[in-house]
Amino acid sequence: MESAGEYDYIIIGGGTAGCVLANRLTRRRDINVLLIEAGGRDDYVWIHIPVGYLHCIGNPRTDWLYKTEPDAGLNGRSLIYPRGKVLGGSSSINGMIYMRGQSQDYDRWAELTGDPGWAWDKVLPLFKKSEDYHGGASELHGSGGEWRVEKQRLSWELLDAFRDAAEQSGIRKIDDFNGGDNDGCNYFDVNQKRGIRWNTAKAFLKPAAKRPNLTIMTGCHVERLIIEDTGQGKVCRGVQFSGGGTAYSATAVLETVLTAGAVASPQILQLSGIGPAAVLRDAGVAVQVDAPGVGDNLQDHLQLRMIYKVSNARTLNTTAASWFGKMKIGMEYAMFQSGPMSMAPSQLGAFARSDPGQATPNLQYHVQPLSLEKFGDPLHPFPAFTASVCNLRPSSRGHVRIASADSYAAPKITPNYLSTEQDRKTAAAALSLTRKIVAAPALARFAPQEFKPGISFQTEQELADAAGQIGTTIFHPVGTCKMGRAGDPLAVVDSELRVNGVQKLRVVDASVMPLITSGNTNSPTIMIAERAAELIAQAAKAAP
Ligand SMILES: Cc1cc2nc3c(=O)[nH]c(=O)nc-3n(C[C@H](O)[C@H](O)[C@H](O)COP(=O)(O)OP(=O)(O)OC[C@H]3O[C@@H](n4cnc5c(N)ncnc54)[C@H](O)[C@@H]3O)c2cc1C
Repeated sequence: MESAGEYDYIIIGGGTAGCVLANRLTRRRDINVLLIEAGGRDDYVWIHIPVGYLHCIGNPRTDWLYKTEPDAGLNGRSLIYPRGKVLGGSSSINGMIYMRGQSQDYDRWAELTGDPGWAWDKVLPLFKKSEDYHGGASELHGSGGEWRVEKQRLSWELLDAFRDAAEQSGIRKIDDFNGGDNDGCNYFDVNQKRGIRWNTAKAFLKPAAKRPNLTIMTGCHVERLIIEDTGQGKVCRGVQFSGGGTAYSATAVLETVLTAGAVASPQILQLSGIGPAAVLRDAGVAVQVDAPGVGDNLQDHLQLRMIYKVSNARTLNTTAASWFGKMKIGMEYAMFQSGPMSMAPSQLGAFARSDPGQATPNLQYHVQPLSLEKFGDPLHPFPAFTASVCNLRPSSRGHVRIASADSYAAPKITPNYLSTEQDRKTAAAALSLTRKIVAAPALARFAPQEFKPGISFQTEQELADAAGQIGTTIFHPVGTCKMGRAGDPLAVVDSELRVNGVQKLRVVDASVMPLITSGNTNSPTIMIAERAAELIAQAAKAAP
């Protein structure tokens, strides 16, 4: 095995969190950092053109191509489960929606971890720190940071009408989803710069890449951590990985930080002998630390994609169907970086309640002026829109588990969607609320006809079954290395993101969220990396 050298810090995974952390840690010139990424550089053209999202999902150049286990809640269906495999990670293939969630999400994290540092008033400055908001700096927004937030560059008459229909159904129009209270309807803000995708590789890694104290190795797959039993506990000494046919090891003097995401971070811990003992033994991995929470607590937002055929409306289905339409779209993007190619797949958003008893909205809508059977399929040949609705705070829990000691074998991903009665009820209520909005007068001129799931589903039971038929991931897995208080047997990391039972090892990515946020998960992950960078710097200062 070849040595890749000795570093102060090793970061595993150059995704959303990894790029932020690499930037922040290398600001100190007296420490050196190795960042290891399994995918390549983000030099594929479809990463940068927003609509290219549709070419990046399911493409081995940019996606890990995971699949879920057949899921009983989805009538035995298995889903594609995209995760970015490229610098920028999932921020290179995601929907670009800038969303922080609700203030209560973070106050709850503070309660669950016993650490007030995770409360909304403490994390708000971290969101602002990296932000470059289109509206400039204010009490709620930051300006001049690396993370560019723009307004979208096109609107659709049909989506404007949906917004009016939502208002007629009791969902107010609001200007900003990101002040801690996202209750209402608006066009989403997006992470783009002048109509081009702004991923974390461009925002955070590129400015740091020239620093002499940062080494970036792409095309290198981390196989396992090097764990030493010192007699005074287990200590992580670094990593083993392979790239270009060579097997390497690298040593971390201060800390190793896992930023491989909610699927791969628990996978790498388990491959290294840190996980539920029975799972490790079944996979043929020697147990270093019996940590039952590793891979557990998987939470995700299940989107129910309701499709409506419409008349008298412009939708992407029809605009993009002809060669002339395609040419026009291409010209508009080439000349002005606007039009449908600059489009985040979901443009209009709304947050609402499945029942009035909810203290804050527990449903999120992503409304799209297009429809398709499933991701990877072509657009439908008829004009239609999709009103996708998801339960923001599901009670169903799944897990990620290795099935063998082979670090190149995908782990088994079992989301267990709709496995609680509460989630089935919420799903049924979400479909009913969508029907109410679509029946509001503002949409009448487009004569919407429900195509999916179809009006034959009427009772609560039928609607819950329909949710199982049309439900699919909205790509927000979190929680599989959750943080928690000392004494919580399922907490994988403490509130400072240090792995319980192993020194010099942290997890810093979407997997540490104890509860999923009430919104999209990318910018919350950036915030987690900002806080981690501060915690790591403090630990280094305090070290003897
Ligand atoms: C299709 C899609 C659409 C989405 N849309 C949105 C959206 O619009 N807005 C939003 O807020 N969120 C969205 N999300 C979710 C958001 O992008 C993720 O929550 C966020 O990127 C998670 O960041 P992370 O750092 O935890 O993981 P990732 O960004 O996935 O990074 C993990 C990195 O680790 C690398 N890695 C994994 N295993 C290894 C290994 N063994 N060795 C070396 N490297 C490894 C990966 O290649 C990857 O680069 C979407 C996600 C997807 C996939």
